[in-house]
Order: sequence, then C-alpha cells, then structure tokens
Amino acid sequence: MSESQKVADRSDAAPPAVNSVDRFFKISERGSTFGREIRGGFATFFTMAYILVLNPIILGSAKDKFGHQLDAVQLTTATALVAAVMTIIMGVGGNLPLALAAGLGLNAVVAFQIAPLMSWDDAMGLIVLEGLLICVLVVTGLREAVMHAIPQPLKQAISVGIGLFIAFIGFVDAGFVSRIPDAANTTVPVQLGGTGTLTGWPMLVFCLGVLLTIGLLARKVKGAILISIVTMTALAIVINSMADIKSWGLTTPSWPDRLVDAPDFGLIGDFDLFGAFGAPGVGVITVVLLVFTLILSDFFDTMGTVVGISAEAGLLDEEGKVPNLGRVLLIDGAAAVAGGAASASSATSYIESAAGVGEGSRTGFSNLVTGSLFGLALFLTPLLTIVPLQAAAPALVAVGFLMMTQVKHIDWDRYDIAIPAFLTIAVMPFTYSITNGIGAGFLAYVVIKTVLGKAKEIHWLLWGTSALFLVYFAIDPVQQLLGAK
Ligand SMILES: Nc1nc2[nH]cnc2c(=O)[nH]1
Repeated sequence: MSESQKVADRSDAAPPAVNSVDRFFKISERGSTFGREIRGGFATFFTMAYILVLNPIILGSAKDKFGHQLDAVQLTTATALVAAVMTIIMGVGGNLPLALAAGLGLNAVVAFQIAPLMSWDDAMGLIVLEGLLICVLVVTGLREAVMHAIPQPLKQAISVGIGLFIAFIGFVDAGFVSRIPDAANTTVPVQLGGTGTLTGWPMLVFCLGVLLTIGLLARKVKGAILISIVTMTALAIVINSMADIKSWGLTTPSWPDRLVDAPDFGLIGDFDLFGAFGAPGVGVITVVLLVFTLILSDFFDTMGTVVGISAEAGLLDEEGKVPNLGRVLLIDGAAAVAGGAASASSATSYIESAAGVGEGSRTGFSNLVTGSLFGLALFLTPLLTIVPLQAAAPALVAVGFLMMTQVKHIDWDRYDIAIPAFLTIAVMPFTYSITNGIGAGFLAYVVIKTVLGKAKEIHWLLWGTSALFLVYFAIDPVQQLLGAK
C-alpha cells in the first residue's frame, strides 16, 4: 500500500475532532494527537536551535566591502525573531509541520560571496529582492507548476537524498565525520572522528545518543528523539562539570550564570532593496547572476524540503501533491523577504523539521510550539548554549533513516527513472546541497528520456528548469563569457 493510500484510509477512519483547534489544524483527521504535536514541536526546536548560535557566527565573522561587521547579539535577536514569526505563520497558514529559519547554505553565500562586494544593507537588500521574486513565481503559479511537473519517483528520490544528507549533517555536526586538512596531502576528503579514530567525551555522548535513539525507535517508544536529546544533554552537562572539555564545538553544555538576556532589535529593517545595483565596482550582470543563483537555490531547496517532509509525514495526496502547497510556498518566499529585511539572511523551510515528524508531528500545530520556543529564545539567549551538537545530532541520523525508507517506492529496474533517482540521492549528500541533487537528477532525467527516444514524455517545465540548471552548474564559464568575472 502506498503512503498516500495509507493517509486516505486513515482520514476516512479518523476520529472526530475534540475541539475547534483540533478541527482547524486537522490534528485528529491526520491521525495525530495534541501530545504528539507538542513533542514534535519540541524535537524540531531542539534540532534547529543551533542556528541561533551558528547564524550569528557565520554572518558576524564576515566583513562587508567597507570593513563593517554585524553585531552578534543583534544577529541572534534577528535570527530568533524571523524563525519564531515565520514558523508560526507557516503553522497557521500552511498547516504543515515545517519550521523555518535562516538557511545555512545561503547565509554563507551572503557572508563570504555577496557582502565582500558591497555593504551589508545592499547584500540584505539582494536577499529581500530574491524573496520578492520567489513570491512573484508563486503568485503566477509557476513555482507550484514546476513541482507538479516532477515525476513521482524523482520526488521520492528527493526525500531519500535529503535523508542521507541530513544524516551526513548529523555525523559532521557531531564530529563523527570530519574533513581531512589539505595539509595532509591526501585525496581522501573525510575521515572518522577528528583524527581517524573516535575519541573524547563529546564523541561518546554522540555515539551513546545514536544507540539510545535507534534503540528507542526500534521499540517504537513515543518521544524517542526528544528523550534522547534531553538525556544526552543531561549526561553532557554532568560530564562537562567533571572534566573541563574544550571540544564540544559550537555550544558547551554548562549551566549559564544567568538565564535571561534582553534582545536587541537594532538590525531590523537595515536593508537597501536596490542598493546592490548601485554598488561601486559591481556590474549589473554580476548582481543579476547572484540573484539568479539565490533564487534557484532557494526555490529547489524548499521544493525538496516541502516534498520530503510532507511525504515523510504521509501528507501527500493520491497524486503526490502537498496540501496547501500554494500558501506553503508563498510563506516560504515571504520568509526569504523577512530574513533579508531583518539582516538574518534568507530564511527557508528547514529539513530538520523531519525530527518533529519523526516524533509524530503531522500538522502546523507543532509550529506553534517550535515558533514559541524560538520566541522564548529571544529572551533566554544564555540557555541556548546548553544543548551540545553531540546531543542533537543523533536525531538527524535517526531521521535520515526514516526518510531513507521511501527508497522502496522507486522501481530500480526502470533505468530511465532509476538512474536520475540515484543521481539525485547521491549528489545531495556528496555535494552538501539539496539543490545540486535535484539539478543532477533533472538533467539526467532529460538526457536519458531523450536518448531513449521518449523526449515527448518530458514536461516542458522540466525542459525549462533543466536548462536553468545547466546554467547553474556552468555559472563560472557563463560569468566569464558575459565578462562578469
Ligand atoms: N532545507 C534546508 N534546511 C536547512 N537546515 C539548515 N539550513 C538549511 C537550508 O539551507 N535548507
């Protein structure tokens, strides 16, 4: 039985709503409960909370063309505010268990590629522009049409690829996998642990966390992911109090001196919508190509995430469509605008939402919990540093497994679909990008169908997007051709 059939059967036999909130969010109808939604909301927050520390580090470490740096406290406030507001709006407007925050891929592009060319205000204006253009694509129906043009097995491959990608992120975040420095002069890019072996207390916390999570998952214990995060954080605090450990990474599991700190809204509204076009020394072609890359990345990252999370939650309908898709995509586009307008960089739908889905979330009610916790985080910034990455990362590995299970729906004997599916799945984790995986799959699909003489089966929108992906992958020579480099 397919996932969508399962959903259809479940809603036929769904118990009646217990109150108007249940009815609004379709909690019972989707086979969920308030308890599950709340647990899922917490799990998603804890797996995403690292962004409140990491986003200010990434954006705060870069200088714009004029040598200006953004303030870390103001960046933390901006990041939390955008995540809180947009996650709640997605819950109420889109009714999907999909939380949003500043995207990790794009914030590095903003910090290290765009800001050095112009002022911070101009760079954030470019993000606002990107979000506005995405909204135009949604309103004209183009964004939704592209999603519907994708063959179902490729959508399933996107979920599986995200599963592997999210597990890889978990392994890297925890230090279980690390890059081998160039100085080592080897062609092998990554290694086990920090030195080729697993050592240290933080690593032990991660490994125990993975074992605890998979044990609880296998026994189908309710709250498995959340129990593991909380237990491992408690263990990490105990370990850290006994030994002065330096290698936790981003956050250290120790009780802070004070819990409450005031937010600083100083960066909100600091953007110049068309400033980039007038930035000295930056050609219009460069700006247009930057906006193009931002749009393509954001567009397909979100597409993959929305499809992947909805499929994992069993929310796709019989035709593989996402419920409330138009509104979901519009809110995601608005999040990019909000992220740029607040100087938090482009906000987007987060794959870590899969942790909440793994915990049972099926509706936007979970977002009220996740979003409120981000809201609370505005005032509890010292508390943010308690959960070490090693305690949160096992959730990502476990969720990777859950998303991987969709691989069974792909017909591996049909090479015209299996090879593009394989490339989608492989390229996503190996290049650390959802967008790259989708692009590789699209291009392979178009090429294989064409050489098989089945070009007529390809939707015209897939031709169009594949052509854009060709430009995207060849952006460097294209820039040189246009004289922008
Ligand atoms: N989909 C998605 N999830 C994320 N989680 C952290 N950063 C990102 C991102 O850029 N995109």
